[in-house]
Amino acid sequence: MGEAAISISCPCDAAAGGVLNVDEARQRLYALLTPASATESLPLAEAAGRIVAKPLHASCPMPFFDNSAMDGFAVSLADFENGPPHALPISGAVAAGDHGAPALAPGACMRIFTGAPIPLNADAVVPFEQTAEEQGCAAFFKAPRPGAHIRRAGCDIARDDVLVAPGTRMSGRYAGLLAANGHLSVTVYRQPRIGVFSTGDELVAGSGERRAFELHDANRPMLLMMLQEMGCAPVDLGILPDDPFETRQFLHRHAGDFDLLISSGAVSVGGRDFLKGAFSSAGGVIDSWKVALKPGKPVMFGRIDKTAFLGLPGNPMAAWIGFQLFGRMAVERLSGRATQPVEPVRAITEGVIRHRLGRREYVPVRIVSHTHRGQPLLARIGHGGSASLYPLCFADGVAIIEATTGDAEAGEELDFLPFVQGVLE
Ligand SMILES: Nc1nc2c(c(=O)[nH]1)N[C@H]1C(S)=C(S)[C@@H](COP(=O)(O)OP(=O)(O)OC[C@H]3O[C@@H](n4cnc5c(N)ncnc54)[C@H](O)[C@@H]3O)O[C@H]1N2
Ligand code: MOO
Repeated sequence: MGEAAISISCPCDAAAGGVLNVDEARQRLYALLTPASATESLPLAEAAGRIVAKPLHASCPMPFFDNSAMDGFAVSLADFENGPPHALPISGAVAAGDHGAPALAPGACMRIFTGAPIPLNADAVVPFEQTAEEQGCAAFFKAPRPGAHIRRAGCDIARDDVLVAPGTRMSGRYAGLLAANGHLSVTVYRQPRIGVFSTGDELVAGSGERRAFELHDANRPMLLMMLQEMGCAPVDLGILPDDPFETRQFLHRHAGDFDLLISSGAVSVGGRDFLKGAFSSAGGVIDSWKVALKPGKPVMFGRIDKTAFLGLPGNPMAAWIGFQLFGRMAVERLSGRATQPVEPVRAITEGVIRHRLGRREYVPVRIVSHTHRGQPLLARIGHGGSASLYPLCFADGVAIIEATTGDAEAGEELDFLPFVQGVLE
């Protein structure tokens, strides 16, 4: 096909003359995505971060058997009826892992260790600290309660209780629970196949030498890492030159290999922003490409065959925001994970944050202190540009200024999305 056959204009231009707001754009992207369905069974050790597809039930009640919660003496309450003082000869010992079925003789006690099976006829355990030992006998300071320090079989989990539900993201605590119940593997959704590429003649790959007016590719390493952080194994598809034909061929070649392709750059309106044209001529159907968002207005998404496509803007801060709002949701849907809207907290801006009506803006901010009511007091970092990741890297989070409001005045309340590192999971 000749050059003239590739249209630079986009078939959705007329329809999508309107700009979508962020929520509408998210809904449309969501509808484009086919939720995860293929599954695989994985050993627990290989399932970190994967999404459970089938529930797993307890095959046995837990604990498996009555056992001691303390190091001490197993006793029978019948031997405490005539006292105090209470003293009983020590007739033996039982430890965790002992295989015989121990039995407590009448009028005696047995040394017992944490996790050991409760001997037949014993109905309480007295911790060593509440006893004194002398000449083969244990003296007890007081009579125990019935069942004291005994973990009863089945008291935590009944047979068939759900241990992990579909949609659960596998993490250490679930691996521990499943392993404790004897499960060696778990059925999870297959990981979505995700390819990431950058576009632009001005980009040099990471190890390449940079010539005048060239840039290092920031977006690809950033997006690949964000996907890895979500438990994905994305494929690095490199950098595409600003060439519509190559782009079309590339899309032809790769569309069938992936569930989701994520690109950055070439989605704006200039003559070199050829992605929309190349995408259409490769058989792609564009759904939307303009969102009332700052940074990140040009965000293109659509489908090419069965592959969903997310074209993020080239400016790195805009690509970062675009991934947070659209990429994350797409990956969650394709991996079987419930979409988890991140809830903002209310905070106060210390100074004025200038904002023009029309686009919802995400502003890197740091927390300078807290108000007397405990709300974070925020200061903007940077000048609001979308080309630099520098402010973001020294921010404590991003503040949100809605499309329908103007400047945020000093002392005004606004939504704030804090970065949360090392969250419990
Ligand atoms: N006439 C208009 N021009 C622009 C508009 C507009 O509405 N009308 N929108 C602006 C906005 S907003 C954005 S955001 C950018 C988005 O542009 P593209 O997605 O087409 O991206 P490029 O033009 O390819 O690149 C923009 C900028 O980012 C640099 N870049 C690109 N890729 C990378 C990368 N992987 N790593 C680091 N830096 C990258 C590129 O060199 C450019 O400087 O368009 C505005 N223009
Ligand atoms: O979406 Mo662009 O960021 O605002 O530069």
